[in-house]
Amino acid sequence: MVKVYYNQDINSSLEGKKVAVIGYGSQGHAHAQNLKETGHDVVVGVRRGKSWEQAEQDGLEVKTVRDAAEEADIIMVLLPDERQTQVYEEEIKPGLRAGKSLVFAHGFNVHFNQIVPPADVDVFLVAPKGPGHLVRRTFESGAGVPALFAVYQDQSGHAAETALAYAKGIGSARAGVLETTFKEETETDLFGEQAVLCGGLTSLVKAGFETLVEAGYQPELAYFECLHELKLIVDLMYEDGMSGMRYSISDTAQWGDFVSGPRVVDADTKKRMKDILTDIQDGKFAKGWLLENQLNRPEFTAIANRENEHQIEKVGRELRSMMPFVKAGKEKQKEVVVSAKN
Ligand SMILES: NC(=O)C1=CN([C@@H]2O[C@H](COP(=O)(O)OP(=O)(O)OC[C@H]3O[C@@H](n4cnc5c(N)ncnc54)[C@H](OP(=O)(O)O)[C@@H]3O)[C@@H](O)[C@H]2O)C=CC1
Ligand SMILES: CC[C@](O)(C(C)=O)C(=O)O
Ligand SMILES: [Mg+2]
Ligand SMILES: [Mg+2]
Repeated sequence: MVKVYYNQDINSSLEGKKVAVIGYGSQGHAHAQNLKETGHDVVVGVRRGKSWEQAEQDGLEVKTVRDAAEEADIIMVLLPDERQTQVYEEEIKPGLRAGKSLVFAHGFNVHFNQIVPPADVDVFLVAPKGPGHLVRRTFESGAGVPALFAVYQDQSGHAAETALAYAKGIGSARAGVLETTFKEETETDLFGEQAVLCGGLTSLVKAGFETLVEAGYQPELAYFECLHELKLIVDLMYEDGMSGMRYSISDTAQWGDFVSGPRVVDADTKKRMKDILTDIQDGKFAKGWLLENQLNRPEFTAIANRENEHQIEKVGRELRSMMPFVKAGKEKQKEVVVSAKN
């Protein structure tokens, strides 16, 4: 079995090093706060505005991207992928002197040659396998989100140790950290989010919801059946795998799972998944996404607006407003602080 690193396997540290977390969004706020709470010297690099104010409110040292990159030894780039190249060229590169580490949470820009780092720095990635808000929330509850690390350039001879220490610092080594390459991380992450975790899932949920509503069933019921309950089912899979989930459901449901699941996701679906993977591997997806951004995102914006107005979203907003515990859960988890070693 592949080596999975846990806290007790990682002896390297970031002691004496300053970490600049560039960006304070989903991943940025989690990395910066987790690292600070595990005793690291952190500066957040952002532009003036909402993120700047939030990071200051959270008690972090905040500077411009250029100043943060200038003074840090380790520069973690947590800006949206499509914005990274410009900010890197204009504000990070000037401070990226020999011996520093340039770090990413996704290999997109390095793998697709949008950012070409100088030869005299370490370049690696630490990519949590989960949304940033959960990287923070699980950390606060004493747990963690697994992560991948990969070394692209090892100028110092210690890039892997630094990457592992960073992963430990954000709490990921509580859950498991494994080594990969920039190519493998980039391609599998894009595939996972498109085919399964985000694209596959939202399309599956919408198709189920629409099938019921078009057949005359109540939209509220269809929402509970196809979206709300999904979390409860996935929680069981998260805790105990597919068999653990199947243990908890009725045998009727399990038989339906066995005979009808493959009718929904069949060999044709898998064939289309392979096509999606090919578009990722040969760069077609990346090219399209970068072009969409150069054009100021016309299609992205149109689809996002349409999706937001889908009946499942409208019904969901209403139903969730009557379930304050669904949102409160986010806050509540913070109270369940179990002691865990960092
Ligand atoms: N989202 C996730 O959970 C995951 C993301 N990743 C990777 O992590 C990286 C960060 O993604 P994510 O956290 O989603 O990013 P976000 O979209 O959440 O990042 C937003 C942050 O970037 C700042 N920002 C945007 N443009 C600029 C700019 N021109 N100059 C300065 N700051 C800017 C924003 O500041 P402002 O408020 O001023 O706009 C904000 O602080 C990506 O590489 C992504 O692929 C990896 C794993 C999971
Ligand atoms: C699943 C989407 C993701 O890859 C993630 C949260 O891991 C992302 O890019 O946001
Ligand atoms: Mg991901
Ligand atoms: Mg991703």
